[in-house]
Amino acid sequence: MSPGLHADIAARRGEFSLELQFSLAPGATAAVLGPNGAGKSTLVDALAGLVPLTRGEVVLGGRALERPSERLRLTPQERGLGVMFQGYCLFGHMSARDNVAYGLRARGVGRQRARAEAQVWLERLGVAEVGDLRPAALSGGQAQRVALARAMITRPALLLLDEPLAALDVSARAQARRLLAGWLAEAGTISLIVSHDVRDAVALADELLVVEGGRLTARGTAAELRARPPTAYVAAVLAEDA
Ligand SMILES: Nc1ncnc2c1ncn2[C@@H]1O[C@H](COP(=O)(O)OP(=O)(O)OP(=O)(O)O)[C@@H](O)[C@H]1O
Repeated sequence: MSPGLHADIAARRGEFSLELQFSLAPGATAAVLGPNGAGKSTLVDALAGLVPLTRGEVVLGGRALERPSERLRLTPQERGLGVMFQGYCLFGHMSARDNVAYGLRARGVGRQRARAEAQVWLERLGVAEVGDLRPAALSGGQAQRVALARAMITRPALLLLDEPLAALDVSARAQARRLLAGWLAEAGTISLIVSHDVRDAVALADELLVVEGGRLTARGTAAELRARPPTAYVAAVLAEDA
């Protein structure tokens, strides 16, 4: 088994079925691109352990996270992934610093050490001054950085980012895109970034995974897919970025 991520996923959500397979090498950054309702968030939820697999397996760094044939299913906490959900899902009753410290606290790190480490991450992401604020008092850009710090602080083997830039306005977005690309390169972890914005996907990821109707319809670099688009959606969406 390769040391990266191996995902063979079959999952259902109501009438919707997701069925796809892919592997990512250590350090790879891939973007999941697809139209509304294609199953991108369901894929993130399945990897994170929030939607059960009906068949298949998820193996990360040689460790099986889920394998229904063996009734193996680690809880979201046991998987130890870094997840940034759509809309960030920060804890409203905690300060930004305690939100970031949460992953360390959940792993048994003492309060003072976890808070000090969280402050280092807030500084690293350029929002040192917001540590005492509650999420409701943060701007969109600040909340994005706090959510990212929260996902990255445990140095997870897999980082799942669901629409990490969607809540930002146009002017903040271009800068945040550049910064995020730099942070992901520095982190060196496997990153899977969900986006329906092709510019974000191309800027942040080495490779695109295209999901349509719950199936993987294309995989490759933007240049490869543009040269030979396998579906009408791929042709149309990559034309936007040309
Ligand atoms: N809780 C749920 N119960 C039943 N069906 C659901 C549920 N959540 C999502 N779905 C359905 O699953 C399908 C995939 O949804 P999903 O949110 O994964 O798509 P997406 O690609 O992330 O879309 P978007 O770009 O709009 O966020 C959709 O048809 C949706 O209606």
